Amino acid sequence: MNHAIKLFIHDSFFDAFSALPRKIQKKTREFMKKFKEDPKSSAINYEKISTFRDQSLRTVRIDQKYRAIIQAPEEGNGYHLLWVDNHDEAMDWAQNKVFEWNSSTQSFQMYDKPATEDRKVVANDKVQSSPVLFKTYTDSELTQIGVPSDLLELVRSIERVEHLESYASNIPTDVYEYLYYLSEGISIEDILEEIEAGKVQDSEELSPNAQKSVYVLTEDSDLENILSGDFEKWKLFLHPSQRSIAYGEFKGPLKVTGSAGTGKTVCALHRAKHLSQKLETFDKPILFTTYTKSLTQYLSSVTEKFNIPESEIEISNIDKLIFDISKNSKVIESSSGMINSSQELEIWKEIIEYNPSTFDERFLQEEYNDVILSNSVDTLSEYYKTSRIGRSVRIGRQDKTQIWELCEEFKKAKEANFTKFELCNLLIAHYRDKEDKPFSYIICDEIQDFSNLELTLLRLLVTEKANDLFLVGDPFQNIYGRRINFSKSGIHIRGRRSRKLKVNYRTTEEIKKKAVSVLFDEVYDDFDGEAETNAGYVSLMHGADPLYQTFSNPEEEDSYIIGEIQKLLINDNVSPSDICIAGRTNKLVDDTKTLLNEFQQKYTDIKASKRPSEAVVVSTFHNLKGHEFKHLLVRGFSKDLVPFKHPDFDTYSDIQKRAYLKQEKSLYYVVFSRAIQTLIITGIGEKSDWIK
Ligand SMILES: Nc1ncnc2c1ncn2[C@@H]1O[C@H](COP(=O)(O)OP(=O)(O)OP(=O)(O)O)[C@@H](O)[C@H]1O
Repeated sequence: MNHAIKLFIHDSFFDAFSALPRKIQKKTREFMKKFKEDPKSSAINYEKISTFRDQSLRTVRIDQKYRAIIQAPEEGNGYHLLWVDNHDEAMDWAQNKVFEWNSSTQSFQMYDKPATEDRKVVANDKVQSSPVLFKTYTDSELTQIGVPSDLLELVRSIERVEHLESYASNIPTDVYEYLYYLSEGISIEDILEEIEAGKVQDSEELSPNAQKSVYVLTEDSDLENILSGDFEKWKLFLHPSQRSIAYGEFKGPLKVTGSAGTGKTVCALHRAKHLSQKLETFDKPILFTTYTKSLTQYLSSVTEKFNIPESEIEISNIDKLIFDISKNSKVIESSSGMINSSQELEIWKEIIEYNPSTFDERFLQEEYNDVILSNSVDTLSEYYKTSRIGRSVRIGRQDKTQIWELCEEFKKAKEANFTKFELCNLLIAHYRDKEDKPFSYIICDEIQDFSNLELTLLRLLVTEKANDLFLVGDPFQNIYGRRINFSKSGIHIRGRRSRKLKVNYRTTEEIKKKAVSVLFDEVYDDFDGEAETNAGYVSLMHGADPLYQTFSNPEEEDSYIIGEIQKLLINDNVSPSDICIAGRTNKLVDDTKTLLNEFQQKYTDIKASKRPSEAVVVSTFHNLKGHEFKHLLVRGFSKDLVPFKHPDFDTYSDIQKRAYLKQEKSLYYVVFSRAIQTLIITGIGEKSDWIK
């Protein structure tokens, strides 16, 4: 291969490639092999098309019907593989495309150049109803954020965000992103700082800003693997903000927050790969821990394919981790067990049957966990002095004495078994002064679901050093009402060690807006006592508006749901496993299963270990967390069911009610943000005010 030549594959090419029929994919792979060996070979017939707006673009033949679009230089050495499609579609795609290098942002830009008439319409429109969105910025500032000179007039004419959105394909994606940030009130200085951080000094190197959409094909690139069936774009392309987080060096713990779908887990996986490359032969493994089991299952399935050796990483959800290390470190006997939350509740129930109390089992469980164990209280006199901030029911000294006695009963009743929080306390005591820690680095996803006690423990499981803790989460997805605080857990995040991801890679902007709209008036904590903001949270993909429809009776809703599923399956040729139907309660999920049975549509529960491709997935809202589906149907969204009220809701104090409703909002936000392309919301009766 000629070393002077550089071959670039763009993310647009991968999108086009994955939509091709298998037979054509095979032919494209064969073409790519030839291309990789020698792009100048006479066997590759570059055709210049006189009607293309960008005269640097060429078509090349994949077979009689299919063409790839390549930018092949007349001079110079960079070949860019941009698109592949049926002849006519490929020609249409390339017709108005502009593909160029932007030296202000050091990135490749691709956009459909708008027709002059379109721009005139907007410009005239502007005269009638100014002010415009970006009027305070000078041409020089707009140029610095990458606006190509021939788009300055268009950008200046944009009045509203909706206007900007309608030009999504006419503006390079990086510029669109920066303009969106400006429209959300993010300062131009902050944006320029971000752009600078993604640039490089050495012109031979590809900047992180460019790597967002470009992969450089080298002699070592494993084309077969890259273009194989299970190829996922996140393995090659990272947003510069993701790259700097995943591959950066940090003096201590790093906190990464980001709203739904911003690639937090993707960053954590790249981080794991990066850290695994730092490990020396006898180093302890990296721990990758999460709250839910389903996420660990996903991580285990991808880490090896992502070249992270199994021996270098331990992937475990926090419950399993706590139990395993309790046994391994001999903090408990190997015969002891760990009881889960529902088992705890059962024991509390039995205790108050024999020891009548003014407190119910749920209150006692929470008091024991959230006050006594979370503050590592060992004696009644300590308990008298312990602050109960955040607990909604006020209690006196006598109550505390009674609760303490009931806790003693609880400890006896659970015999040789332990609750998770009890084990946390034992492990914290064990590892506090121990120099020998079980892990080299810790990566933790879904941090919003962890308790302070679990965080305190994680801090003690790794030596304090550079890159020790990588903590990732979304404060808005706090569906269990946790009030975590890093500082109180001994985790100190300083200055630039708190990062935020803003670009949603999962859903369309339309779905993202619906998801965010549910959170409306709430304030969320950033894990360290400050308010978290989702300003600038943007999706660069666009699609159909989510549908919200209610019906006068269950039969009508059922037939609508079945109709929509059939449309997806038959008209749109969607694979059943890309469809999920979700409900807030188990009852609604069971009703859905009955409905699907009636229509002889195969289904599988989201918790099943395998999801056959011919089965539609059904799920409760809570179990949807961490998953994503191309098409999501959500049931039960009527005024009387949303917000969903727990059976004890009316007995809650005002504080408890507020906290509960905030959790419900987070839950609906999590649910809606699982949809990739289609979101259909249904209900029976009047529509809920919560869905705007
Ligand atoms: N750089 C990227 N390029 C392409 N796809 C990406 C990129 N980053 C993330 N994605 C895709 O976006 C989707 C969301 O990513 P991920 O699950 O990591 O987000 P998250 O922030 O952890 O989401 P959530 O908190 O909502 O569960 C996934 O399908 C992932 O493959």
